[in-house]
Amino acid sequence: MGPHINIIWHHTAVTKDDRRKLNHHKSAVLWFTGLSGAGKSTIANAVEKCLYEKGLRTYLLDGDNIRHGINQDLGFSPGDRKENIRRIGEISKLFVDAGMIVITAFISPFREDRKMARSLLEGEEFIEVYIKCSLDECKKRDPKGLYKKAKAGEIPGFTGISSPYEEPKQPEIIIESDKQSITESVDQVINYLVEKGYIPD
Ligand SMILES: Nc1ncnc2c1ncn2[C@@H]1O[C@H](COP(=O)(O)OS(=O)(=O)O)[C@@H](OP(=O)(O)O)[C@H]1O
Ligand SMILES: Nc1ncnc2c1ncn2[C@@H]1O[C@H](COP(=O)(O)OP(=O)(O)O)[C@@H](O)[C@H]1O
Repeated sequence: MGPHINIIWHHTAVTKDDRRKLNHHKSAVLWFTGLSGAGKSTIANAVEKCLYEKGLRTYLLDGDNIRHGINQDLGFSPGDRKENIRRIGEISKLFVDAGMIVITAFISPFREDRKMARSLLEGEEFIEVYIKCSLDECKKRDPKGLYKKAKAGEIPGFTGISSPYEEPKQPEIIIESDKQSITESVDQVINYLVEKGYIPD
C-alpha cells in the first residue's frame, strides 16, 4: 500500500474547460528539447513574447531558472534528470489545467523521460518541439562557455560530450536552429498552433 491510500481526488467547481473559455484559447505545453546551446531558451522566449503580444495567457519554465528554485536539490545524474523532468511535467500539467500555454525549455535528453512527461498530459496537450542543432554548431556558439569547460573535464556528464542526447523520433515540430532564423522558428511554432486550432488566427 502506497502513501496515497487515503487521498481522494477532489473535483473543482471551476474546470479546465471553463478557464479555457475565459481565455478564448486552448491550453497546452510546448515542450522544447535539444542540446545545450541549441537555442531552446532564445526561441522559447521569442515564442512567449509573440503569444503574449497576441493577448494569450502563457508561462515559460526555463531549465536554469527552475534549477535555482524548486529543483535546486537535483544534479545531472540520469536519476536526477528523470526527477527534474517528472516535476516539470507535473508543474506543466497544473499550468495547462489553469488554462495557460506553457513553454518548457529543458534539455530533457532521455526519450523515456519525455514520454513520461507526455503521459501526464491529455492527448493533444503535449507538443514536443525538437530544437535541432548540430553538436559542432552548439560548441561554436557555446553561449555560457560550458562546452569549453566540459572539454577540459570540468563538467562531468555533460550532454553531448560525456552524457547522451536521444533525439526525438516523432516530435510534433522540428526546428533546425542551425539553418533557420529565430523569426522563422517563431513563425513555425505560431503557425502550428493556429493550424491545429490551439489559438485564434
Ligand atoms: N552536466 C550537464 N549537462 C547538461 N547541462 C548542464 C550540465 N551541468 C550544467 N548544465 C546547465 O544546466 C542546463 C540544463 O538543465 P536542464 O534542467 O535543462 O537539464 S536536463 O533536462 O535535466 O537534462 C544547461 O542549460 P542550457 O545550456 O540552457 O541547455 C546548462 O547550462
Ligand atoms: N537561429 C538561431 N536560433 C536560436 N538561437 C540562435 C540562432 N542563431 C544564433 N543563436 C544563438 O545561440 C545561442 C543559443 O543559446 P540558448 O538559447 O541559451 O540555448 P539553449 O537554451 O538551448 O541552451 C544564443 O546565444 C542565440 O543568440
